[in-house]
Amino acid sequence: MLGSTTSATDKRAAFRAGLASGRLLRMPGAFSPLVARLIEEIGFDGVYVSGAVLSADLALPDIGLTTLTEVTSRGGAIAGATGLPSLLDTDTGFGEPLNAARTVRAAEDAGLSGMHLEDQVNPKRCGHLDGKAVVDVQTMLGRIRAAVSARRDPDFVLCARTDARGVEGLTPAIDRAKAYADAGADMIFAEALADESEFEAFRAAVDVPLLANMTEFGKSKLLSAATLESLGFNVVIYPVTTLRIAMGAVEAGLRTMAAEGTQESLVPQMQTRGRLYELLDYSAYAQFDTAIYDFSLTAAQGGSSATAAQGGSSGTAAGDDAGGRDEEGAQR
Ligand SMILES: C[C@](O)(C(=O)O)[C@H](CC(=O)O)C(=O)O
Ligand SMILES: [Mg+2]
Repeated sequence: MLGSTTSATDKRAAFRAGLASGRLLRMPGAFSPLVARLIEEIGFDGVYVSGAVLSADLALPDIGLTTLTEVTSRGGAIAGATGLPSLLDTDTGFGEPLNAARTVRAAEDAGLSGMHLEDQVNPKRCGHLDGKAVVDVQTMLGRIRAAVSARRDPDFVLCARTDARGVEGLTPAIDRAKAYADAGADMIFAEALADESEFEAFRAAVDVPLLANMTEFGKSKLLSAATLESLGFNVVIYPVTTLRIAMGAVEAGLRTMAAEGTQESLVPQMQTRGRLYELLDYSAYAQFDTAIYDFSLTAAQGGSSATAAQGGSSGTAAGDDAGGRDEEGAQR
């Protein structure tokens, strides 16, 4: 309850150990803290916090409009909900090298286990779109060196992303990756590689852990976890997948409701109240301090319902008080 009990230090150590294990760490994107909890429960290795999702959630395109404060605050809320390590997308580091340095401090303070910085120019855009541009190598090395020197926890993972594959080609992208690793990047995110042969070429040339981005509707072929592991990749992110699944379901559901005048036909597809409360660990809160949090869990609706006394339904003193307030509210 009240978020994860695993410390940020322990999560970072686990992330480091995972990167050294030779296994592929699977990190789906969480569009909310609650989704991070589901990712953990289902047995994934980590949580990705996507800039594209963070922007989309604010109904904004992914063109560098979000701020350091917005990104680290949402990233921290997501990281805090899970015992898994979380990797944060910090775009270009929000400005000059000094801003990248401050970003590292903020991400550490927010409890993240690592972050990635990319070599795009500002304003950045989705790495799978045409028309993006990259800064020169020296400028990116400045961002990386600033980030490395600002880090306080040596286990906090600094990942450098290169967008050069789609701009300058595969070989310049590999050369950049090598230079970024030499400047202190712990991991390389090779953006928008086309297929197995390109992933293979990166692996052959770069000595540090590598991250693969399996985003849908993009430029990369969707490779399975088994394939990526056999190619020697260390991390795979599915950055926007949970948002796309959810938004697909929300749109279809809203259309059905609009057409049918009721949500009744959708109920079987919904997460039940009971399942939601289980994910939230509702019963632990009820037990924590019964004097303050007077919840009564009931078996209503096939065991999938719990009722809060504050709603006025338990008949306890707290419930009666809440009921009284409701009545007064109604009279006014
Ligand atoms: C990984 C990424 O940076 C993100 O913000 O999630 C995006 C994902 C996407 O837009 O599909 C990117 O690849 O640029
Ligand atoms: Mg991004």
